[in-house]
Amino acid sequence: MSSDTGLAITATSSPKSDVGGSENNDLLDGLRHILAEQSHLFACGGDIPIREPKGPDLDKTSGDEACAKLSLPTVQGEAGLDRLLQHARPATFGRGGQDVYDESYRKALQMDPATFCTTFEPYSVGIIDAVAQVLLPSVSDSTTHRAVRAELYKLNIYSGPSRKFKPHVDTPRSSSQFGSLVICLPVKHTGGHLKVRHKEQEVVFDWSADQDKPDHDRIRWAAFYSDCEHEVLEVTSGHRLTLTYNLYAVRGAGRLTGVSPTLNPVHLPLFQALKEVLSQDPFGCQGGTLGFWCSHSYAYNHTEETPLPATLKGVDAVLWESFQALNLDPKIAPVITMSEDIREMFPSTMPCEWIIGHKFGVHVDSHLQVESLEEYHETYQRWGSYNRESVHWLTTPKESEPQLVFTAYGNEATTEAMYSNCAILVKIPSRQ
Ligand SMILES: O=C(O)CCC(=O)C(=O)O
Ligand SMILES: [Fe+2]
Repeated sequence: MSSDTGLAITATSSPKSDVGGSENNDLLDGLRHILAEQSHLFACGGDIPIREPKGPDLDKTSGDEACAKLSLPTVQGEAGLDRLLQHARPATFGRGGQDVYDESYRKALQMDPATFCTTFEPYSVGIIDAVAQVLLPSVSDSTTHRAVRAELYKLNIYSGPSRKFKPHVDTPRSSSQFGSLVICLPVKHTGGHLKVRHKEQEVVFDWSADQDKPDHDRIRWAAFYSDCEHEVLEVTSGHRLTLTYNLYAVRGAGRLTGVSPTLNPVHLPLFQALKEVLSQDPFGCQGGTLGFWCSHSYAYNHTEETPLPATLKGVDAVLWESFQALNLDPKIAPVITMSEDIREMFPSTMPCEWIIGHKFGVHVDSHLQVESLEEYHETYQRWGSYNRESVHWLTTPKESEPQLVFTAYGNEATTEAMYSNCAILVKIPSRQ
């Protein structure tokens, strides 16, 4: 099966003419099996038209000669390509933990990214988004907020009449690498089909140009899981130029608070404001706890997700980053507010308004039978701790979530729930 446009996912059930009746369950069962196994989800690809006035450039940047530029698709004939070929080196591949050169296995030239640069990059044309959508592996606690990082690995040149790369799998460069991306540059060639296989399925990316397909002014691409066997068939004429990228699964937007590799909180306007206020010692040498009720809603009691603080967003994220940059130690926790009438009844056992949870997650106390208000005390203590110091709240609570579920006995038993709000708390040390 061959596919060089759109997203290519093969199906192998042999076609039958009548697929409408319920008796054709073999066909549907085949499809059900495919979907259950997900054995057909291993590759995708597509193409991008080259917009005017031209395609990407390749510049040779190293060596003692002046920089040489090759504009694609080639308008200057073969001269630019020949110059590129002169500076490429024979391509090796990994075998038994070593880089080896073996023309019977891989016959190609290659260049390292340090020796050339290109105006092509796969993000702005949407390739990385498409790959993330189709191939990014999901794990149970983070089906969202993951992103793909593509790292340019090599420029490969397979020239006719016999360059090729026999079946192999790509060596993962790290545990987060999940895939490989191949970009076929718009240089005319025949042959050189890329075949990718997985669990007896095969998809073929045919990027050759011939009389039936004269339009070759497109950039073609394929991405696949790195552990899929793949090969490049012999190029029979012309030059097949590909850029290869390693694809990594990384933390994406929405899961970066506290761990962003590039954000510098010092440049956040709120950081400056906090620093200014704290430098003026708002608690008069005493120290104290600052509290901030989160302004966005988070599914913080969801058992599968353990997202906070990484998924804090907006002002919540900015505050977290700023406290950390000020070398303070912010905590995030569910907080239950105890009503005044309960506190008034039991001032010694339940002294304060705020109970701060030890961890996220709904606490179901089916054994506890709360027959008197005092027994709340035990429930609270099991779940969190009283905040005996006063908290200087900077905001008012917004979204609350069920937190403690228990059985209460009055005239008849009822199931009740207490609600918590999510808060960021930070202790400001005393200056004494
Ligand atoms: O150029 C291609 O199509 C793929 C090359 C390849 O498989 C590799 O460099 O590992
Ligand atoms: Fe490969």
